[in-house]
Amino acid sequence: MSELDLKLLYSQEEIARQVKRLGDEISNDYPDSEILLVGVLKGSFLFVADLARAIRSPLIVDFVRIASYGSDTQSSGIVEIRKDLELPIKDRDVIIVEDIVDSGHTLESLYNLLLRRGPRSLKICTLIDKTARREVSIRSDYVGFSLDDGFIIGYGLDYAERYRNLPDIHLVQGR
Ligand SMILES: O=P(O)(O)OC[C@H]1O[C@H](OP(=O)(O)OP(=O)(O)O)[C@H](O)[C@@H]1O
Ligand code: HPA
Ligand SMILES: [Mg+2]
Repeated sequence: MSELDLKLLYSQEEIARQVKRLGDEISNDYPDSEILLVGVLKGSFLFVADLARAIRSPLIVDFVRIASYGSDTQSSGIVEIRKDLELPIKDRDVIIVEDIVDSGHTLESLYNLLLRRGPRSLKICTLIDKTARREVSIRSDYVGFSLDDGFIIGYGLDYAERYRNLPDIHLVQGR
């Protein structure tokens, strides 16, 4: 399947359970208002697809793409917008949807940028909160899994653009 040495970390069944729990929490927190889910490309594409179907509140979806510069497995702290949202977010209830928070630079930059556009509320939902290499303090409102450290792939997460299609999430050994 791949030349990397992999160890199964979260199975597709465990992922589905956490996505359902997150969908229930979000549905309870927004019983009536229309949510704007903002998926952060590319890594969140599968998570957004599953999370959107687990939320019972009315919602619309948009995507943003952030480029960060650094080595292939580590964020540099320099981020810029590659593809902006197409929908206005002023006075909307916005939830940023990320696959993983690592150093925190991507989310911190995006959070501050979206906040300046005047949403009614702005929250963060991340599938994986990876804590050991955090460089800025950014708190997610909804978290699927907490992980200390380790480079992971699958379910949207890539290593040099590959392996996003693996249904389970795996730890890459020896990294
Ligand atoms: O907390 P940070 O250290 O900023 O890292 C987290 C970000 O890095 C990854 O994106 P990446 O830049 O690899 O783009 P991708 O989603 O297209 O893989 C991941 O999907 C997060 O967006
Ligand atoms: O562990 C990871 N895997 C894939 N992409 C990432 N971006 C930050 N951390 C990771
Ligand atoms: Mg990536």
